[in-house]
Amino acid sequence: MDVQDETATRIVVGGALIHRGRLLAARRSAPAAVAGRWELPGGKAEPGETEAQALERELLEELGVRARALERLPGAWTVRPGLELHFWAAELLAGDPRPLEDHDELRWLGPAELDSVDWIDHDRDVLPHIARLLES
Ligand SMILES: Nc1nc2c([nH]c(=O)n2[C@H]2C[C@H](O)[C@@H](COP(=O)(O)OP(=O)(O)OP(=O)(O)O)O2)c(=O)[nH]1
Repeated sequence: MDVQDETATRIVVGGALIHRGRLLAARRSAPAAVAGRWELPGGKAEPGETEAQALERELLEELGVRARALERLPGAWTVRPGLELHFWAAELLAGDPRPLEDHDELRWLGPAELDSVDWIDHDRDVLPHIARLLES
């Protein structure tokens, strides 16, 4: 690996998985800094993966579902230096999400319930875009 690779910013992709007009929210079980707070499931893109591929892989690993990444949502957030968070809308293709890794509870939220869980701060910023997707 060359120096440029070692210093490159990694991307974390969070998926706004929407099904039948509701958004899937996931409560993190670790690490301690975010445990108990709610997020959009996903994870870090591996070298060579597109963001869409990374999200689809993470949703299969974490939730046991097949999903398709649809479009990137506006914005980018620095989780920590060298780690940047992007959000994508995604649709459920097959399976019933289960909290297999990293989460201890899942909840489908309707448009009027988006504010009902304790989101990680970055995730709260993207809720207005998700609200528009749920309305359309
Ligand atoms: N997956 C995800 N991570 C988020 C969100 N919001 C947010 O601040 N984060 C932070 C929490 C973590 O510090 C980091 C993502 O790490 P992760 O643990 O999900 O990534 P990963 O599954 O690939 O983890 P790893 O095992 O490779 O460490 O981004 C979000 O909506 N989804």
